[in-house]
Amino acid sequence: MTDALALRGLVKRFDTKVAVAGVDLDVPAGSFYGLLGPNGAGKTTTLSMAVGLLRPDAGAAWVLGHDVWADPVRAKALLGVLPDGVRLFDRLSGAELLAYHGLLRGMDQAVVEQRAKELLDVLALADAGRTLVVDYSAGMKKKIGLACALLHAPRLLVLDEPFEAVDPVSAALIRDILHRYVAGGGTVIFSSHVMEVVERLCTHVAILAEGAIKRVGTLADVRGERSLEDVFVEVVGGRTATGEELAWL
Ligand SMILES: Nc1ncnc2c1ncn2[C@@H]1O[C@H](COP(=O)(O)OP(=O)(O)OP(=O)(O)O)[C@@H](O)[C@H]1O
Repeated sequence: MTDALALRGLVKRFDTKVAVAGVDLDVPAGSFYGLLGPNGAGKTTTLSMAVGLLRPDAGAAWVLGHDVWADPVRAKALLGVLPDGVRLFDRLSGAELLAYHGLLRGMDQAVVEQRAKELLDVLALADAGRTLVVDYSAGMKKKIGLACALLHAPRLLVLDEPFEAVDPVSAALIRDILHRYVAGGGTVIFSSHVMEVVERLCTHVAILAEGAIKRVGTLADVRGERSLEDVFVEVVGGRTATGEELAWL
């Protein structure tokens, strides 16, 4: 079966800094995939290249068999993306932003209106009414970004830190939505540095550090008999503080 996402030899340099140093990854269709890594590991850079937002220096990415850079229209029709930092047209209300996304996707207006209403209700954003997205809280911005990613019912969701800045109630809502999406045949890959979320949700996990994949496989394979946190700390390198520092504090 064609993988939902396949990455081969992705490389990205920023001046002399190698942010991503040759990443290969296969995300099976129907999987819930966690991309773990410490700050600066290259998660955002990898996902941005995977979805056609950042051109790689080398390598390629396929969404359900469609080359993201050679056939972007086909690939992007199958893809929903929550990018890093969620750069939105934020002088719009949530409903207007969704309507705009629907138009960009060439969707039927009545379908967009009906889905937008459901998404705003389910994500507890309906109460925000006419509030402009620029005035949303950080967590609300994440949720409206997720709604935009879901609107066209993509086959693959690529989410950069979907749980960051989100309160526990909203996080539970998002988990439920993503669970239902995967149960219905969708595939999710998301980045995170929160082990608990990944352990709870994911069927598969990849640990990225210094721009390279250090561990990859099913959650059970990567974790073995240990906690994911233990594996992560071992792979990424443990704490370096001796306890002598900050004595003045
Ligand atoms: N536009 C850019 N210009 C220069 N350096 C960059 C740029 N984007 C990323 N980098 C560098 O590339 C490396 C990887 O960054 P990236 O944002 O992909 O990491 P990350 O794993 O998503 O980190 P975090 O968890 O902190 O969001 C970092 O060292 C970062 O400073």
